[in-house]
Amino acid sequence: MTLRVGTRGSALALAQTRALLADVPDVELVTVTSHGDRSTASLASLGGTGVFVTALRDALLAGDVDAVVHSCKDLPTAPHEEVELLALPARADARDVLVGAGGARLADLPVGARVGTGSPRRRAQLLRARPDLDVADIRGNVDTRLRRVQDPGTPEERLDAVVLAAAGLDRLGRLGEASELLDLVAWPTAPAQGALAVEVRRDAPPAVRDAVAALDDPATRRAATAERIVLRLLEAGCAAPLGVSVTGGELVAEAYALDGARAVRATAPLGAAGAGNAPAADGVAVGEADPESVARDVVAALLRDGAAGLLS
Ligand SMILES: NCc1[nH]cc(CCC(=O)O)c1CC(=O)O
Repeated sequence: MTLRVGTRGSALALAQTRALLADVPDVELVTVTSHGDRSTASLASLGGTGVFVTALRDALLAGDVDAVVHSCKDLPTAPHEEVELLALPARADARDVLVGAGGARLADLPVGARVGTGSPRRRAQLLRARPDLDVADIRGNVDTRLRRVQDPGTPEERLDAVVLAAAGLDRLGRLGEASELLDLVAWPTAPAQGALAVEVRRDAPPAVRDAVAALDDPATRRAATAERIVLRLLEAGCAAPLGVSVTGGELVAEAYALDGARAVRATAPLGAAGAGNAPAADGVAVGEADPESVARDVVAALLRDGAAGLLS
């Protein structure tokens, strides 16, 4: 059997899907065009979650492909009636990075420096660290965003820095151009950032299920699941000013005012023994907290401290 795997056609999507499937013997890559790839509108104006996801799922449900690969952070948290998230492969670096002109780090940027990001979370985090910054709403592929710092066409296009996902830069072989890796404890990122998600039809045949299930990484599944449940319980979308990351065995979540003036933060241990242990019969090792109950604890603490007012 040849496994037909659908992927978006961007350089990043192709690079990460090729890397994922490098060791899978009989596989064919199928490029699927999505509305999100073609649009130059701001991501925030494209209608929330799922803009990159629908075209891939359509190809899956039409039977054009056997499986599809998404960036997990682009995937809506609500389950799909006909589609199953069967594999969360080993995660890449979940951090954000700053790419500053001349290698500048965040603290080195001149007062009032212009920094580009299309993400409300990154905007809020930038302004929280540096209220003086001029944050520009930008969009486009990694190449386009880096060019605005490194080789802008006109002075108006010039940015002093951009913030990007480390995983994306790394998959394109450009992580060396980052001037600062932003620590997840102080700068939690989008739920499931750096992870891929492989979906199949719920009625997929056993041969397809077996091939795709082999790509799953249990540790990534635990962490990404906890992060995504926080997002789901807060009923927030991918555009919410919310950072959620597992780092050092802890689930860290922080909700921000859009202007960075306020933030609410909560943490809970995920990897260590503690409250919320699940029985070993669930396939969760004794001493490891259940991702869902840890996510619930974190969300309860966030809401108690007023996070809902920041995310609405
Ligand atoms: N928002 C778009 C997006 N979706 C996935 C990635 C790449 C990295 C990843 O897998 O998290 C990016 C680019 C970015 O945020 O810089």
